[in-house]
Amino acid sequence: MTKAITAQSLRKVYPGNPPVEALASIDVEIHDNEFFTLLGPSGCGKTTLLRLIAGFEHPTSGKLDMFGESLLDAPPYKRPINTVFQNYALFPHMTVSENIAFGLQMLGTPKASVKATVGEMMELVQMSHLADRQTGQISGGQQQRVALARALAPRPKILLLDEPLSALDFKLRKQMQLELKRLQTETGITFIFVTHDQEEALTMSDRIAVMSNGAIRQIGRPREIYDRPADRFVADFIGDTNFLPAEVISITGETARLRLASGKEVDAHANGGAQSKVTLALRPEHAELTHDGAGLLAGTLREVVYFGTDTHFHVTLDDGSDFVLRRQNSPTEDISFATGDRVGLTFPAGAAQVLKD
Ligand SMILES: Nc1ncnc2c1ncn2[C@@H]1O[C@H](COP(=O)(O)OP(=O)(O)OP(=O)(O)O)[C@@H](O)[C@H]1O
Repeated sequence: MTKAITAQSLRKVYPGNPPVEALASIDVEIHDNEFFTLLGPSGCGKTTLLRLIAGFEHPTSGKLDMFGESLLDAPPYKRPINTVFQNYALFPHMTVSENIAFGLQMLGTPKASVKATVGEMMELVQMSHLADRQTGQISGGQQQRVALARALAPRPKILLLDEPLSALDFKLRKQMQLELKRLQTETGITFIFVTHDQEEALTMSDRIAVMSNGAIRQIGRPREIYDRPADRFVADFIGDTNFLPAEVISITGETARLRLASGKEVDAHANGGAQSKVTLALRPEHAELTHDGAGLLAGTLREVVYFGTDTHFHVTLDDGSDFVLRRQNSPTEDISFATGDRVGLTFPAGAAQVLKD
């Protein structure tokens, strides 16, 4: 697989008193033609990594290559990389087509070629009908499309997108998520997308890098990140998770035999663990509720919350800890549990995952 971007021991310290270590030591490979997402909470270093790739900032140390060649001596304008910013940065008094043409004209592209590409780009983002409208007079979603078209027009090898959907309302954001994925597939350009929204990352990405405190905690496909979170931070940041203390009895290959707080035994994904006391991560939708405390763990049903699509059951386990279980609703099946009931929990072998820390 061709590597679009390779970062090795990439570090960035912003000078100041005290200095800020925005990136500690990043190692990552981003493949050509990949929708790659940097996901993490505010301040974890996502934008800094993007700015290093774009060339707006210089690393303190480390290596940064694009298609096998060092990027470090190339000024931003010489990198075949474009950026779509959160605020779009369009020229409000120029029309849609003028905005899209702007970058191409700056590059000295011949007039006929500019016209053809602008037409093609407007079609790609479905904005042809508003070609002559000033961008100050179109909606936020439409501005987003123009910003994308403008960034894609010079056919960059890599497109950087810094929280480009955050200004849009919920419905439009959902729609644009699908559009972005379509645009990436249709153009074949490598997209590096920054977000702190885990759902956005899970729906659009080929792979995700989960970041915290200037470090990458895990890189994987959305399903791997969700089903097999490497550590507590990832399990907590992505989706909802129950954390259960457990004791390791034995490990065979990828499977750990564990004893739960109740004394009952269960198999879980070992995640390379070797300690004797571990924490298990279990998703709320992977557990089942039983009556009368039967199953692996027992407790009392504290709250039942109906959400339309599913119902959340809040259980206080016998060791005093909280557990949340989610069950999809069905029009033909009633909820046969009530607050105060003595309940139990079961989950299949392999549903839970041992966490690294
Ligand atoms: N120019 C700068 N000078 C000093 N510190 C900076 C500068 N830019 C960012 N930082 C700091 O570096 C760290 C990483 O910032 P960065 O903007 O990369 O995070 P982020 O994950 O993109 O956050 P957000 O989601 O809030 O945009 C933060 O602690 C931030 O305060």
